[in-house]
Amino acid sequence: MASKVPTVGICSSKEAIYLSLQEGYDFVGVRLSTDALKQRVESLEPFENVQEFLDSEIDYHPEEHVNKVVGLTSEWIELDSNNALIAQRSEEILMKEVSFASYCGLASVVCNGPKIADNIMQYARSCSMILDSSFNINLLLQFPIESGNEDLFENWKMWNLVRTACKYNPRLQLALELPPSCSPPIELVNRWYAEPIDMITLSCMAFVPNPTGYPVLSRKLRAIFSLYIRKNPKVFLRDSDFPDKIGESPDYSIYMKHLFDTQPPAPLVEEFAGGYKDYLQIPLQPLSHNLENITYEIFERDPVKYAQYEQAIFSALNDRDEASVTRIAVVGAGRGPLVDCALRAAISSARTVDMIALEKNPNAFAMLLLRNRQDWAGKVSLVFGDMREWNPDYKIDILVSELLGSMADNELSPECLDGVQRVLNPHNGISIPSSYTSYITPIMSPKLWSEVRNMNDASAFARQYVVLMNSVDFLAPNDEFRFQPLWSFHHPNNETKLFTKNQHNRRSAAASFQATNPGILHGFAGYFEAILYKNISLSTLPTTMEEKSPDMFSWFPMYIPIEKPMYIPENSQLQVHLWRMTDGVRVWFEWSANTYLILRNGSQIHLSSTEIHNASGRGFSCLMN
Ligand SMILES: C[S@@+](CC[C@H](N)C(=O)[O-])C[C@H]1O[C@@H](n2cnc3c(N)ncnc32)[C@H](O)[C@@H]1O
Repeated sequence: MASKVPTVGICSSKEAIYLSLQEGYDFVGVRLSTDALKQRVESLEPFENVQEFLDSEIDYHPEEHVNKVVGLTSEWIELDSNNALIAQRSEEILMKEVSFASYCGLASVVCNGPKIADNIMQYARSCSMILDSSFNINLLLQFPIESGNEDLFENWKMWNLVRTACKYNPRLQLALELPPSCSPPIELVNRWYAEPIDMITLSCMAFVPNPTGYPVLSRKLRAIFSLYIRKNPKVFLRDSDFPDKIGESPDYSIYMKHLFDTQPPAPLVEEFAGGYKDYLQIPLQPLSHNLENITYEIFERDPVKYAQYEQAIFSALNDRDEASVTRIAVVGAGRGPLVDCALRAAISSARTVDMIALEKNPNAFAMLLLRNRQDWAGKVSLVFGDMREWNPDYKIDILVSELLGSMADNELSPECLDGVQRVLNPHNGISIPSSYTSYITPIMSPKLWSEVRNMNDASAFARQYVVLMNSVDFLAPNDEFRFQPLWSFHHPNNETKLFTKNQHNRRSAAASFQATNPGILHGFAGYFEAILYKNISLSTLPTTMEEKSPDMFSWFPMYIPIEKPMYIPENSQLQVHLWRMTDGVRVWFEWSANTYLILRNGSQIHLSSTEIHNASGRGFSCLMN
């Protein structure tokens, strides 16, 4: 992987800005006001206002490096003080400092986090007011990763209250502080990962000399960094006036950049699609829409999916009589990659095949015509049209298709394959895939939820979204059944008579999850597993993808949002209901969630419920034609 370019900054006086940048830091944190301001504020009478800053109170003025400066607001500010006058003065000073920083053209300011949990709403109200009174500037609240008391999640809970009170304002971000001796459990590290971490702050005291005297971070801090680096935060080194114990002029910036550069490679999917992290896409509808060339081209970049299909076709051919001629039809052939797989499998299994490719997209069909002439020596029989209306005067032995969506059946593979299965040889005809199952898990993701909310579209919470998830935390990480199956489809569908109006393809499922830690439910992540043939599978499920189809990136997970985020206390149960509905013309999904508190004696108290999302498919549905 091309390593990310790290952004490392250091705390600096205004006089040393140039020098710090010369030394290789990408940005500097500079105090906005001097101690003289504190002294004057302390000497004011209760009824007096602070008024404008005096010359001696201002520590920074706009200069040429303004785009590399982060403003540090006064450390003595206590928005959540028990003393009403101190809290009021703090708010007044913070407002003025943010306003001044904004005037200077700074992109962000860092502000102390809250200290007193009981006064958190007072703190939150001040933040809300400051955000309302400014336009462009980001307010970075500094929170230590751990609270240092029994409730490990206390700091996160405070942050969550502030963020919620400020209506998930995108300009409210985190400066996550990693104290030198911190040792947070992985659940807490993952929890913060889902939050908008713009900056990681670290004291220079956190560095220790290695055997050759260079400043390095402890193993624990390095491990936390390795995870957070994937969020591309700024790294800010505070307290730079205390580094003496580790050498003459320790170069933290070189070390931090070395740390970034020596990270293990990111998963293959990020190499191909890193730019799509947390980017919501509305699922394709390949049945009712015709896909573009570029979409096919992107599908075809995933070598793993096609290798699995080729292996499955190879195994299926191997299981057939050597002397027989096998009729293979790729239905929904697109630009032909599965035809290539089948032809290669025929050669490697030394079987004779009669190859057919069917496609209903006239534009992709034009490509099949070209490929048949150029690559397949005219040996593939091409059929144009909808597979459900195909009436060949012969039977097919192996029906190959790839009509799967992020939750398997959501692009209407069952409806298409039901309609074409009558062309299968009734004795030993098979479908590749032979079955698929969708899975679900509850997630917290302020980022994904805000993206949906910010669409400002009445149907936004009625849709599901395909997304390469990054800023996400699983809410049931300790639950043995944290990914639960919803439903499956099998092909050919021998069990049921195919009912009118597609009713045999309705499904419903309920799943319960145990959440041991507190959190916020923002919705669900959906995945799938498909069995192509015997033990050859595709999986997007985090627990099995490594074993079944490692590095496959054709499908991103599905985000199923809920409109109103729900608070989940520790030791609660989350329940989701999902329905796959159809009226014979459309297919759509509906969903709802409930939460319960589990008491020590095992009884449950109902906490809250959502409405039914996408009721009657009024917000979003897939057309069957
Ligand atoms: C997800 S793409 C897969 C294309 C190709 N097989 C691949 O793996 O790259 C699904 C293809 O099926 C086609 N398709 C969907 N429904 C169909 C139907 N009912 N009849 C024929 N083709 C269909 C679409 O036009 C699209 O080309």
